Amino acid sequence: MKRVTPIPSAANLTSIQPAATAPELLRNFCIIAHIDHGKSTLADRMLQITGVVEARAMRAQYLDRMDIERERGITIKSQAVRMPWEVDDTAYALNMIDTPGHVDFTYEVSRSLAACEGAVLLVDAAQGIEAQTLANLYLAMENELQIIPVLNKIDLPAAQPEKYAEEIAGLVGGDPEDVLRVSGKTGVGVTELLDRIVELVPAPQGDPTAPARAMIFDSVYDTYRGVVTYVRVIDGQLNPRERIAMMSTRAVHDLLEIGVSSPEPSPTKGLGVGEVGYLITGVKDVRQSKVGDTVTNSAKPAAEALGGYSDPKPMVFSGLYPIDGSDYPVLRDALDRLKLNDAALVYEPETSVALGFGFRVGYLGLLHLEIVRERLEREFDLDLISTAPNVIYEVTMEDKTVIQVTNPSEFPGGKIGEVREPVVKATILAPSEFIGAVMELCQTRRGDLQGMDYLSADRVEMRYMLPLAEIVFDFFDQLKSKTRGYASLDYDVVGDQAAALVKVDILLQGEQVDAFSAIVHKDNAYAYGVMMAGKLKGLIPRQQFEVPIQAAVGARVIARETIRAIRKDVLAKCYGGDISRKRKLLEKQKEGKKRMKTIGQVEVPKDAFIAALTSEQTETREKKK
Ligand SMILES: Nc1nc2c(ncn2[C@@H]2O[C@H](COP(=O)(O)OP(=O)(O)OP(=O)(O)O)[C@@H](O)[C@H]2O)c(=O)[nH]1
Repeated sequence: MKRVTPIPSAANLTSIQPAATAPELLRNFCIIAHIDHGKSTLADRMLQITGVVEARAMRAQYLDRMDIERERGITIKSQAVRMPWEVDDTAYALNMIDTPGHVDFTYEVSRSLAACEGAVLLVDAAQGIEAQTLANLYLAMENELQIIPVLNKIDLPAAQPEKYAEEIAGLVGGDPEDVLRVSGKTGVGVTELLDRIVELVPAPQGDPTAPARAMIFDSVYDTYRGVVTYVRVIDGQLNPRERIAMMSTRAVHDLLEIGVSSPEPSPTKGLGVGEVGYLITGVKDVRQSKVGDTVTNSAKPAAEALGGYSDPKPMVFSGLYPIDGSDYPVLRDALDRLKLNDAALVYEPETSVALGFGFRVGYLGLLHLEIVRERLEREFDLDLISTAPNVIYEVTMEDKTVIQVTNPSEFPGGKIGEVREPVVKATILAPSEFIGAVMELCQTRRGDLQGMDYLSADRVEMRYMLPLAEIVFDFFDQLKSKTRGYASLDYDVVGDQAAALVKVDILLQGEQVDAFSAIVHKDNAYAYGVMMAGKLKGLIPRQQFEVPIQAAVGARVIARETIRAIRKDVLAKCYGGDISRKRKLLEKQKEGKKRMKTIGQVEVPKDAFIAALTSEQTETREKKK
C-alpha cells in the first residue's frame, strides 16, 4: 500500500477539534506483547512517525508517565493516544491503546482490548512466543479482535525471524511470510505496519442515533484536573457540558471537558461512535469512575450497560506498618491519597502486638504489592515493613459458619470443617530441556499438570493448576533460576479448592507473636516452624531468664529453640561508689527499654522483628536479582 506524508500533527491544529470523526475513518488498535518485547518502544516510534510527537520532544517511553514505570521499564497504567495517518489520500485517525503487560493487571488489559477492533501481536524476534504473548493473544481472540502478527527487534544480531514467524503462523494461522518484521528501535517496517493497521483492522460499528454508551477502560487521578477517565464510545455521542451517568453506580456527574489525547490532552466538541478519548468531571476519586463501567447520558440514559464489568478483586494480602510508630497518621493519609489513583487497592487498620499500628492491605498480586510499597516510601517518604504476603482463605467451621481469612493470625481455632484456597491456571513456556526442572518445581508447589504442547521442536508450553499461595511467594524467581531465565509464566485465578492447611504460630515464652503466624500446607508446617524459630533465636537478645521459642500448630508444639538466660548487670563495670555514674547507666538502660516490645515477660527490640521480616523479604529480593 502506498504511503503518503502524514497529515499535520493533531496537537498543532486548533485546540478545539471538530466533533466526531466518521467511524469508517477510525481504527482502534492495541499492542499486545510479552513483557520487554518492545511494546513501548514501538509505540514511541509510531508517535514519532505519525508526527504527533516531534523528534525533539521525544523521550523514551513517552506513554509511560509514572516514574516507577520509567525506571522499571514496564507499563502499569494503560493510556490511549490518537494519531493521524493518511493512506491513498484518505486521512484516518488511529487510536492506539497501550496496555499493561504484567499478569497482575490482566483485568486492565482485557478492558483495553474491549475498546479495540484490532491487536498488533508483538513478538521479540530473538525470543519467540512467551507465556504472556499467549495469555494476551487468547484475551484478544475472546474479544474477537483482528490480530496483526509482528516480529520486533529484527535489528538484533540474535534475531531469528524465519524460525519465529513460523511459530507465530502456527499459532494464529496464515502464512509465515505475512508476519511483518519491524524494529521499534530503528523504525524499520513501522510505516508498513501503520498501513497494515488501516488495511486490516475493521472500522468501528455502532448506532449513532442510540442513547450514548461508552466503556471506561482506564481512569487516572491527576493532581490538577482530578480524575481523567478514558473511554471508548460504542453508541451515540458524548458532548461537552452534558450530564453523564455511570451505569454501575448510577452516580451523575457534569462533564467539564471532553477530548482526545494526541498524546497531550486536546478538547473536542464531542466523541462519536467508535471514538476513544477522555472525560473530565471534577470527580476526585477513581472509584467513582471504574474501569469496565458504562458511561451514558443522564437525561437520555441507555437501557442496558455494556457487558463484561467486574470489580477488581484483591488476591494477595499483607500487613503494612511504619517502622517508626509515630508515622502511622502519615501512612494512613498516604494510603488514602494513593487509593484515589488505584481502584484495586483496599486496606483496613490492623494492630499487631509486635509491630504496633498498621494496615492490612489487599493487592492484585505481588507486583502490585511492590509498586504500592515503593510509591508509599518514595512519594510520602515513609519507612515501611510489610509482613509475608498471603492469599485469602475461606474457612468453613463444623457448624457451617464461613469465615474469610486475610490475616493468618485470624485463622480460627476450634472445629474446622474445611479450608479452601484460591487456585490458578498457570501457563509456563520453556525450552524443552527444562521440562524436568519445571515439573519438579511445580510438584513441590502442589501443582497438578493439566497438559503440555510443543510450540516448536525445542519449546514447550505446560499448563498447571497451582495454589495461588504457592505462587505468591518466590515461585517466579525459582522458575527463572531453574531454567536459567528462559521460562516465562502467566497465571489466572480460576477458582478455589479444599486443602489440608494449618496455621503455624510462633510463641515466645508461651505468648503468640502475631506477625509471624502463617497458614501453610500441613506437610510444610514443620519446615516453616524450624526456620522461623531458628531465625528468631539469632535475633532476640538473651534475657535474665530462659526464653523458649516454639512453633505450634494449635496446641501441638512442632519445633523449639531456647535462648539461654543471662543476667545483664549494667553496673558490673562500676567499681566503688560513684553514684552519679551509676544513675547515668541506669537511665540509659531505661531509654533502651522504650524501644523494646514486651511479649509476655520477654523484652524484644522492635528491630528484631523488623530484621526477621526484612531478611525474609531481602532473601526473596536478592534471589530475584
Ligand atoms: N535492539 C532492539 N531493542 C529493542 C527494540 N524494541 C525495544 N527494544 C529494547 O527492549 C527493551 C524493552 O522494550 P520496551 O519497549 O520497554 O518493552 P515493553 O514491551 O514496552 O515492556 P513493558 O512495558 O514492560 O511490557 C528495551 O531495553 C528496549 O530498548 C528493537 O526494535 N530493537
